[in-house]
Amino acid sequence: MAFDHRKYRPAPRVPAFDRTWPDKDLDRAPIWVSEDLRDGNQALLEPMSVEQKKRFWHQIVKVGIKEVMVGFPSASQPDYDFVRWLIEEQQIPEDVTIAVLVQCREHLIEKTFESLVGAKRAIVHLYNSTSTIQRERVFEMDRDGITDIAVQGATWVKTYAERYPEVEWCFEYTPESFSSTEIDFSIAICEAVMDVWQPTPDNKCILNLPTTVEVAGPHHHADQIEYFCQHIKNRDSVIVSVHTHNDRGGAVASAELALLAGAERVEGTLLGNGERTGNMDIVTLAMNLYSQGIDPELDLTNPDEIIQVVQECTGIAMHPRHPWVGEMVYTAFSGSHQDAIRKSLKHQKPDEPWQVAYLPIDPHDIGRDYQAVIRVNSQSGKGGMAFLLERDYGINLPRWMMLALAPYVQKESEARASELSSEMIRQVMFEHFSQQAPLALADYRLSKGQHEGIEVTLWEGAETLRLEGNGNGAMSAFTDAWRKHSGVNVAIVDYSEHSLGGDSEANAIAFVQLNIDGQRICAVAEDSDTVSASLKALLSGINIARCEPQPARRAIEDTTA
Ligand SMILES: CC(=O)SCCNC(=O)CCNC(=O)[C@H](O)C(C)(C)COP(=O)(O)OP(=O)(O)OC[C@H]1O[C@@H](n2cnc3c(N)ncnc32)[C@H](O)[C@@H]1OP(=O)(O)O
Ligand SMILES: CC(C)C(=O)C(=O)O
Repeated sequence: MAFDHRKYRPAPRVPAFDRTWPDKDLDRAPIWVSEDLRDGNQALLEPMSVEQKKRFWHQIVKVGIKEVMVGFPSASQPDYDFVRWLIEEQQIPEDVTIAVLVQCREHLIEKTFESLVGAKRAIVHLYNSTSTIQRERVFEMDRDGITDIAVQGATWVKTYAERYPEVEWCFEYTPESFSSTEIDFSIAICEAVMDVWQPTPDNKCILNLPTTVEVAGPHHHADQIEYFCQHIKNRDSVIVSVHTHNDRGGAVASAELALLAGAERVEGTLLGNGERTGNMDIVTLAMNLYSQGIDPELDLTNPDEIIQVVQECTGIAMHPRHPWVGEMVYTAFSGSHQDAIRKSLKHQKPDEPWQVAYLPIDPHDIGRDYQAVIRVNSQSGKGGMAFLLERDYGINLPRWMMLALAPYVQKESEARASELSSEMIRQVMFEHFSQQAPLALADYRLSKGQHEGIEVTLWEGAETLRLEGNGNGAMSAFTDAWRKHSGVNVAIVDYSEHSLGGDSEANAIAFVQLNIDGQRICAVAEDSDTVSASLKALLSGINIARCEPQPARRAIEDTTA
């Protein structure tokens, strides 16, 4: 069989040690580093043009990322030109530091430094591969040979940096493929590089520990990072950085646990573009922190702008369920979720901590609104449709009306095999619960006495009916008038009416639940005032009761057929 797990071996584990990360909690944002213009760019079918890089750069700066890997200037002309544009056109804000990547090869290092002439500050990021596979199969060298490459590269970096003393240099070293490297060798090779660079607490170097390929779980990465932090010499002269990839879908989790384990700096990309399954998504990790009450120190108030720039520059569309910012992540279709959201939102007060079921953050925080929160399809229940009617039309359905309407909404959605808008839901309600024929209200007059009296004029086809009745309100007076006229007793089981807006011009809506000859009937009507709406709702109920078969029942049979 081709599908054979025996082909694979687990990744190297760290030796037993006293790990502390499982007992820790995050309480601050890391140093964020954008890799969009390098790792993200090198993973594209068509790498970005200089113009696209410029656009992306502005977005990265706008979000507030303070360290930005801008490219591999010794590898390609557009990358070189872009770095020159940043420096010559003075595009780098005072508090932002650019970084560039280079291999341990002299001609590439020389060109890299040339590209940075005139910069105020820059990070030169040097790397070579260290894992067993890379050593044995790619470089065909032992540990010493691989260490020599790193030491030689570090020496060239130091030497070339000395030629440009006007630039404030920071050095970064990556034992590339760290995730698949034996931990003692990772530490040894990093210490060999430190011996060359001689970092101090005031002039630290960055040691970047990537899951170049994510080969194990995030807990394993956390162990690697904490073991490294506990054993690397001169820890206070080093900034420990991580750079996680998403091969197992755990890039964000790995970075998050690595922060617990002692890392201080995280390299990633906005929305996670990068080699293979991508780099760690900075937006997701930042929002993870935010939702735990930690300031991510990034401006994520307008993710739609980030999404637009990323899509335009990379040509890669975002999944609608992308964590935190996907188009559908604040939308609930399923009935019980909608019900819980609607109820929680009703309880939520503006000045208290956010406590809304199924919504881990307030969508308003990132420029989303509740428009999209609840959508109705065949998986939805009464809560969702009630939410939409209230939100879009100001209609407050009484609970019994919700129960009566919900099956029709569901049938309609099943019949259409699609989502229903609030307009459609309103239509379904009026279609099944409002019937203004054959009896229609022409006019009425109320008079006050010991009891309320009503004189009402109705049309029944071409015929005009004039009725009179008394009761303790307009509705009971009307049912009295109807009983006197038809001999049919209409009992009002429940009713509810309200205005549909704040001003005096607003229409009113009325719901009635009637018992007519033992039949329970719900009806609705809208009119210019509450009395007319209530009388029309009553007439609707009487019309529905007189219909054979009732339209509501007929509609169910139709859609089922
Ligand atoms: C995990 C990562 O993302 S690492 C970054 C990877 N990014 C990129 O590679 C994008 C930009 N790179 C490039 O455009 C090219 O690789 C260049 C221009 C830098 C170099 O191109 P080339 O000189 O043709 O070499 P190529 O990339 O094929 O590298 C292979 C050679 O470099 C050596 N090499 C590879 N990486 C390194 C390194 N980090 N340090 C020293 N030598 C290295 C290899 O051993 C090989 O040597 P050989 O020719 O003696 O067999
Ligand atoms: C060069 C390093 C940081 C890298 O991109 C990786 O290991 O994935």
